[in-house]
Amino acid sequence: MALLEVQGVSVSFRRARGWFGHEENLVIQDLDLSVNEGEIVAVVGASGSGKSVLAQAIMGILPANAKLEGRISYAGETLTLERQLHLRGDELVYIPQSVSYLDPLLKVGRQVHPVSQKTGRKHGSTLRSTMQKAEQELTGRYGLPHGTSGKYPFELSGGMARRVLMATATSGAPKLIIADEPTPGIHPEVLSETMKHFRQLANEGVGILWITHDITTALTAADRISVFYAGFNVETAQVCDFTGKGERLRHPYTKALWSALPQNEFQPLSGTQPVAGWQRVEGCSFAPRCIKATTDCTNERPELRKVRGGEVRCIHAT
Ligand SMILES: Nc1ncnc2c1ncn2[C@@H]1O[C@H](COP(=O)(O)OP(=O)(O)OP(=O)(O)O)[C@@H](O)[C@H]1O
Ligand code: NI
Repeated sequence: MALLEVQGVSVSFRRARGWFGHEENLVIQDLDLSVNEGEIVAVVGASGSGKSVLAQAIMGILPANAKLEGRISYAGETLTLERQLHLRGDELVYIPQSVSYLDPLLKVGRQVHPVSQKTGRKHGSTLRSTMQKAEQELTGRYGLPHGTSGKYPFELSGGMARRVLMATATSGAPKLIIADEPTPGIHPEVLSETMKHFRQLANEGVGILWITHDITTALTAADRISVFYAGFNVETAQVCDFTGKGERLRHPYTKALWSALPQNEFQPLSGTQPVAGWQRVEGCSFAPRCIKATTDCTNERPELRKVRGGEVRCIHAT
């Protein structure tokens, strides 16, 4: 049984159109994904492919105009809104994409050890010892200057605020971490330290879903990679599949991402990803840019299939 299981999940946003009408914008479609205990699963994909919406769906923090279909389960039980609320901040933690999630009116040291949802108390005892622990964590593991715990968020740079968010998420005893772009703007040395820390947490049994633009870094720390394209996950591959000319990869988009990396052929992919949900795509959403596309690709939507120990949404994949 996987720690986190996302099955057939779709998310749409409703927005007003004209005087009385409204329209539904489907931004994630029929998504299947799992994270096991002790596993780091990276989610990669272009901007707007639905990565953050998935994170919000798992955390139970989608905006009110969003509609969620399908099933998300944690430790074998469906994640209802009530359960999400109960687990959030304890076993289930979130590193948001935006640093604006930090409370602007609270010194960062008080945010590093979050208040437990269950007991209403800080992990640990007095405020003073909490601040001391936070200071140690921030200056030690996250390489921030002394005195950071006593600062307010507006006194920090973007990269520093990100490190504080990371410390906030990993300071308790999380079992599942949903990290949405936790690393941009972070100094390379701190980055490699952060990755080591994630790996260490995973080795202790924590499951991590790690959303990122940076495939190269993801490949150094993740176990599996799930690739998003226009609201679909087109492939989930093992990290070891990313090798050579990408012959072990299953989907043409994943192969294109791999070839576009500077250390490979640096071969850019022409065209742009369709904006999720606006045009209703009948067949495969990648077909207009795909070198392998045939008429079958534009007629029917490919199902997610198991191929060579991974999963792929392409009728031509073998
Ligand atoms: N609150 C919202 N209301 C309406 N549409 C939204 C909302 N939040 C996200 N979307 C739409 O959902 C789609 C997916 O957005 P999402 O933020 O998940 O992308 P992403 O993959 O995280 O991109 P990035 O890499 O830039 O963070 C986009 O088309 C976006 O405009
Ligand atoms: Ni995002």
